[in-house]
Amino acid sequence: MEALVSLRATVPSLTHRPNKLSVRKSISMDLPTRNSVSFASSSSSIRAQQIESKDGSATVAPVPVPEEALKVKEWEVGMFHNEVAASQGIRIRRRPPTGPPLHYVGPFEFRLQNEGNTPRNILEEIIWHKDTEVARLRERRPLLALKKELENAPPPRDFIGALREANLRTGLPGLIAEVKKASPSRGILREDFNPVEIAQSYEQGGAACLSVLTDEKFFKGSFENLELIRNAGVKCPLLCKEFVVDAWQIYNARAKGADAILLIAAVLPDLDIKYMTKICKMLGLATLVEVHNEREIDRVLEIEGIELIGINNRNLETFEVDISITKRLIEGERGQRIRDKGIMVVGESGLFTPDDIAFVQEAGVRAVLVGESIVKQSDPGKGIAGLFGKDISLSPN
Ligand SMILES: O=P(O)(O)OC[C@@H](O)[C@@H](O)c1c[nH]c2ccccc12
Repeated sequence: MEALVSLRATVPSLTHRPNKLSVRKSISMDLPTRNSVSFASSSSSIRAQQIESKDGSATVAPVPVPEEALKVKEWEVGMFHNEVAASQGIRIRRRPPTGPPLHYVGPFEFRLQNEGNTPRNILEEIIWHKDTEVARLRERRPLLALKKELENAPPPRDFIGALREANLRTGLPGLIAEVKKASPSRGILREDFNPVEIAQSYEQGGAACLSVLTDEKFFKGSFENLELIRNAGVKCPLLCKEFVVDAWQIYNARAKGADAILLIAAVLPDLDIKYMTKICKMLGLATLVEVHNEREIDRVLEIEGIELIGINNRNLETFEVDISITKRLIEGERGQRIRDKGIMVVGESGLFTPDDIAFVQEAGVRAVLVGESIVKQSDPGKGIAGLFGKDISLSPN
């Protein structure tokens, strides 16, 4: 598996997605078998092929690979992605394993539900949709054009600094208040949804930062909302709440005025998190790396340069919410490691009452991410005082 990781490191598939059509074409030209491994190098391309000798022993012989097969190699790296991810305990597959069916064989009732292209859970469905959505958007606005747009983007603001300051000022966890219209688990949260009014109300109510959902299909959010809020003069730094599967989305978020972005460890293998965190640093964006279990947080703690970890109390595969997950993941030795590294922890989801806030604060978080309980209030800013059990605005009356 080491070899797979280093192979992936040499092929930036995050920025060079295989074009599905060219892949199909090239597959018919030269389809490597699953027991052959391709290596990319700048000067030559060699495939190690298993050859059975007469006595049955297998030897590995290098054979040159024709030009067209390079496209297949990208496709193979796509396959490796799932394998590398699986080795890190990630169950979410980046795209349907066999692609959309080209034709159907036999009557519908004989097609098996999970043979191939049915997502196993809602998170996987979101990711598969996001993958094709981003591919389409990238075609319309290639990375090069997007990089140009960055020059006109409003300057990034200090997301983590704002949380720290609020925590010091109030003695309570710094609040990231979420501008959230709907979710797959809770349906529509608020009918009369004016993103700018909600954002301004949150700011007045004492939120340190805001989280703006930008996914349209599943959360009824948009990048337009993010831009509107940024351009309305809201001073709270903004987290772009997206399902990031491609570095292109990070550039896009920055171009639209985001100050931070979410990376989900249940979706992204270590190498992607490392690579994307570097890009974020380069662009001045903070990263909130989200975890939900011990394995994910341990993976993230091994990655250099992580400053902000979010513990999602909601399992994105089943929607189950349990706020004791925050406590479980940061107690004992792990908590010590987090403190030693100076990482700030954000408690996310399912927080409704002052007792909930006190519970996660006691566990060790210095920030919280809250949507439902405050966005549903007729005055979301006042909802913050209800959530914390006291007025935390800058000018309490
Ligand atoms: O509305 P809640 O339960 O307060 O949760 C807010 C936030 O934590 C949740 O929206 C969230 C956390 N991680 C996510 C990842 C994607 C989409 C949404 C989320």
